[in-house]
Amino acid sequence: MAQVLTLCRSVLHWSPLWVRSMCSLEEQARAIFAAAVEGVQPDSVVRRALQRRGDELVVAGHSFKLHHNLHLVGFGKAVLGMAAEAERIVGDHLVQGIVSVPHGIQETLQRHRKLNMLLDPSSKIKVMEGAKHNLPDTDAQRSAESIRELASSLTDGDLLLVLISGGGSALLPAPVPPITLQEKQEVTRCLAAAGATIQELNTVRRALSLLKGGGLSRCAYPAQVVGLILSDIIGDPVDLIASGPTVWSETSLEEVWAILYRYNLYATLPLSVKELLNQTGSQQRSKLKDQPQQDNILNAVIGSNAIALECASRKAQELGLRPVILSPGVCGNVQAVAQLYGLLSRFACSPGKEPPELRDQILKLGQEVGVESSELCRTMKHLEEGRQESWHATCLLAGGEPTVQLLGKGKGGRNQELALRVGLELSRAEERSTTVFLSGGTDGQDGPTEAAGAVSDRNIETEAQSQGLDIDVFLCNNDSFTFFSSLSKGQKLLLPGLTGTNVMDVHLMILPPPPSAV
Ligand SMILES: Nc1ncnc2c1ncn2[C@@H]1O[C@H](COP(=O)(O)OP(=O)(O)OP(=O)(O)O)[C@@H](O)[C@H]1O
Ligand SMILES: O=C(O)[C@H](O)CO
Repeated sequence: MAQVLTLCRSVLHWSPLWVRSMCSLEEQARAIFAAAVEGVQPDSVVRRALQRRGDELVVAGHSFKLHHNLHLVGFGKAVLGMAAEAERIVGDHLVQGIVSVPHGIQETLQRHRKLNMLLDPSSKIKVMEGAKHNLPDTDAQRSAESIRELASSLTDGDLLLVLISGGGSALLPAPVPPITLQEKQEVTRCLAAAGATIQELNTVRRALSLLKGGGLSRCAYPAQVVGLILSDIIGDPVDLIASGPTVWSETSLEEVWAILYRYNLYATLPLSVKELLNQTGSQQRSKLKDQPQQDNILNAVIGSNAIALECASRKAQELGLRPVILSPGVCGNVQAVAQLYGLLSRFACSPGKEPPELRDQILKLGQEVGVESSELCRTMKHLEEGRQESWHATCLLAGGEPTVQLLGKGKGGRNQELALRVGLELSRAEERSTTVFLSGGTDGQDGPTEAAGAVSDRNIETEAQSQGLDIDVFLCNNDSFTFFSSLSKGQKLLLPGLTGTNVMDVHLMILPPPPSAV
């Protein structure tokens, strides 16, 4: 496949349409997804963010003097690779480091031969694994305690590099005493089960933790803190990613109570939690008297869904497609998201003028799935221009994290379910478009399955029927992985393996021109 793509790349600059078609739209879609993931690999984002100028470290335009004063901590699913790269860049000034990473990750990375994401045997960074199944456990609590001790031992003149990525909340549990780990875990479990968003969940976590919500930088004060953040939340809110341990945030207790009441959790709250949250404002504030000055903290988002989409866009252009980025903030119900993509394909493929109600339908659905009207208007303008000019295929790019309402007992993930639903939209549309859709999780794992996502087009329904597969039955049972594994021997699955990064999901739709424009 790599060879095919290299060939495609070299001929695309001058090629007529028939040469372009040698590289199938599906192959192009897969290559563009791979480029999106490649652009946010932990080592490449750290390499882009940390510049060395002799004994100076430059981050986001700020310069820091290095004199064997550098300490490093990290927590999250992608920080092992981030730490390995950071040590390659500033290891000569590194005094010590601790990273809290998911249980079994070193073994998994070894197995996937991701050796650049592993630390050197002579590394000064201690790796602590914990949080089995993404749940805070006693191992993760021990890691959090070690990280807290390291940060608290720092003095003026020290520099603490904090590597942060998704999964960091579970890997840095430090409940405010007398709240126990089990009590805090129960509160978050109930919130998640009741359907709380990650924003709500982390707002509550911050209020119950010693290290979240800026607690870690408070411990490190007066040392300089530099947080490098790989974002896994829509909009890149630094105070919420991994619950913001380096971001000073004064969570209002009213806000926390409002969330707990919203999900009817008051009655089941442990007494210790109720007591902490009932403290008066002045008691809360006295805990914070050592809060560091903002000048001592620099936080930089070094990897995000938007960056992955930019990289995908460059790849699409290289392949001779016309890239259009819709939005990095797609959320909401996967059914509505699929309908939106179906309508956008219809819009792009209508020969001549589109039906008048189509634009309104698109704008209405956009509101439901976190896409702003301005983003949709801009996208439709591009698609419209494409329809008028004689254009090559457009690659529509978007990202985010839609949700699936789990009603069945099947095996699947939101990306595979989205791909299946979009395929169905395309199959059942009046226009006979050759649109190809791909949805994939940038971490390489979609729900509890071995796949990252899947690819689909309008042929999916007839292919399924001819192979005795009833799509509606699979969808009702949330069984998208079983469906794609059975369809054409699993050829439509996206199987990159564990990628070592995570900036949510990437959606891409390759829209060939309508027949009249070719
Ligand atoms: N059978 C299924 N069909 C569709 N979606 C499913 C199914 N089972 C689980 N999911 C969805 O998969 C998601 C969890 O998967 P995953 O572990 O990839 O989550 P994530 O949000 O990407 O986690 P992280 O951000 O920590 O990597 C949940 O949103 C859940 O609703
Ligand atoms: O760790 C967490 O809190 C989630 O991954 C969101 O950042």
